[in-house]
Amino acid sequence: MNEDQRLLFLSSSSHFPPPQGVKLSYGTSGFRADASILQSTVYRVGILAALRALKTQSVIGLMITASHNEVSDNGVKVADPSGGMLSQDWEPFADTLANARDPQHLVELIAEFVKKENITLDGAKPVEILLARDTRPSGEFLLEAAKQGIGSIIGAVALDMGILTTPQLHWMVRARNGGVKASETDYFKRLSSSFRCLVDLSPSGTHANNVDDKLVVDGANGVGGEKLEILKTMLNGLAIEVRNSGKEGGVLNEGVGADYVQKEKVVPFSFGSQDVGIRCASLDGDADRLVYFVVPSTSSNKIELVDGDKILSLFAIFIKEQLSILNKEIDVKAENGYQCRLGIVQTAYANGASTDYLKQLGLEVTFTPTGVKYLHEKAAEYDIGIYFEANGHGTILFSEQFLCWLKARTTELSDVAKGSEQHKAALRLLAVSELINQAIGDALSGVLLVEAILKYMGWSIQRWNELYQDLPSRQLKVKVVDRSAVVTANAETVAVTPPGIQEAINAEAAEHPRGRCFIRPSGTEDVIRVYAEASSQDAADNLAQSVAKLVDQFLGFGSS
Ligand SMILES: CC(=O)N[C@H]1[C@@H](OP(=O)(O)O)O[C@H](CO)[C@@H](O)[C@@H]1O
Ligand SMILES: [Mg+2]
Repeated sequence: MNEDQRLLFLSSSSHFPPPQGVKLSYGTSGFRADASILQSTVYRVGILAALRALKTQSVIGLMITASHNEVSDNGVKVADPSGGMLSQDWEPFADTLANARDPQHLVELIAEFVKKENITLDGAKPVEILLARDTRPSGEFLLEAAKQGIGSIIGAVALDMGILTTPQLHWMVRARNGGVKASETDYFKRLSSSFRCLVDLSPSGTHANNVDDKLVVDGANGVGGEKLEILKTMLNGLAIEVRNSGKEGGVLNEGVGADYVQKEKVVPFSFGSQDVGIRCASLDGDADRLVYFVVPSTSSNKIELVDGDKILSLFAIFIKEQLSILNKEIDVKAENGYQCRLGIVQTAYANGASTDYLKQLGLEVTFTPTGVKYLHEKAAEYDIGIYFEANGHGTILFSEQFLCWLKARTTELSDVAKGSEQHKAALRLLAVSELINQAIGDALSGVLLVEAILKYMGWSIQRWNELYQDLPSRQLKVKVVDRSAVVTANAETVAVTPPGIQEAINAEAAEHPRGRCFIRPSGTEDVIRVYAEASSQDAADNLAQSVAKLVDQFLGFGSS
């Protein structure tokens, strides 16, 4: 590191002293905390993003958001060149950097790291970092801190993309690195044109007309509602009404949004008896999660939730059907055939009924620990990998090799069998690969794909919801002295430590019909999460309560 660079670091970082007595860690969603203590962290993540851009010689993203958390929180995360999450082997450095106690120490850490990673800090090859934030008021000053961090590295250029959803920023990073046009307008154009293409390829028979064109969306009073207002003007044949767009004075994520709807299973604010039977959807605060729901009756505020597992199932059925039309009468091993590996990835939170259903369809289902980075990585092993968390975060990944074959096959079919069912199936799969955000789960592209598939199937939301019946479940969280005392294995289904706890959980689960229960330390909050499932709601509630008690006995404040 040359002297100019060293001096620049020292002077710039002296404006961003770290908060006292707080240890931050780069969890499943980057750093998250009360916004008032995050300035120094965001400044340092600016440095991290710039170093990552120099290392990879690619465009990198930096997003300021705390998703579904309360409005006073904020957070920061980095998008890698592929548009995915920051490579896991850089996370320990992110932690060290965030917790460096003073400017001197910070410079030493950086000097050591750039040496180890062979990063040249001479500014010879300039790199770009795309910045964005959600609608949180604290985003403005935190974005400034990120710019200062980036500006402290010679040759790193910050490009402020303004207020965006998290998936929009990830999409832009991926597009820029793939040499594709990547403005917000390009994003909207891509989504609306591939949606139109899918709708045009729907069967025109009468059943398609049975589907109600109206969809009501809860925007969580965040950025997603705002963006959907723009997107909806570009769509034909779908009438979207956005509520809780943030313009009506409601508070971000307060009594609204996908996280609230999925966990509480009640209507979000501004929804109620006027919506009985209508197709409704809910986005989270940064629009990377999506769930659907129906208000079944005027007499209560309870909803019927159509969660991430059901969105996954809908996508899986559709893709499977298109693949089988495409491969009809051809030998997949023949020259123009392709043995497409379709894989489904879930976590332990997936409702057991969804896993049974998917397996019955003959699909390959695998499990990973919670956190998009794990699901995404696993799904990328397939030609078409579909992943979803029950909470509504998920997407579909297509391998380059498969897409290459699909494009060639589509051209071939348009020459010899234009307009045939096979040709249409190929075009539909191509349109899905364009519509779905392959960088990360995206509520806006997700909503359009759900809508296009429902139209294709001629299904109402009720028909879709009947694919299988969810097993009743309950989630609880327990505060403990040290959550790292719980270590899990087998995609978090087994607690290896503290010794004896898993046996006790098994004994409880065995006492409940269809009982299944697991515990794990949260990656985003200082708690142990308990998930229980059983054949009745009472049994699921009971099981969760008993296991929460066990957690408290083994690890709670009374146990030490
Ligand atoms: C049970 C649950 O919903 N967990 C969420 C939550 O993680 P925890 O590690 O459980 O705190 O936030 C993550 C980031 O948004 C998300 O990926 C995950 O699914
Ligand atoms: Mg989110």
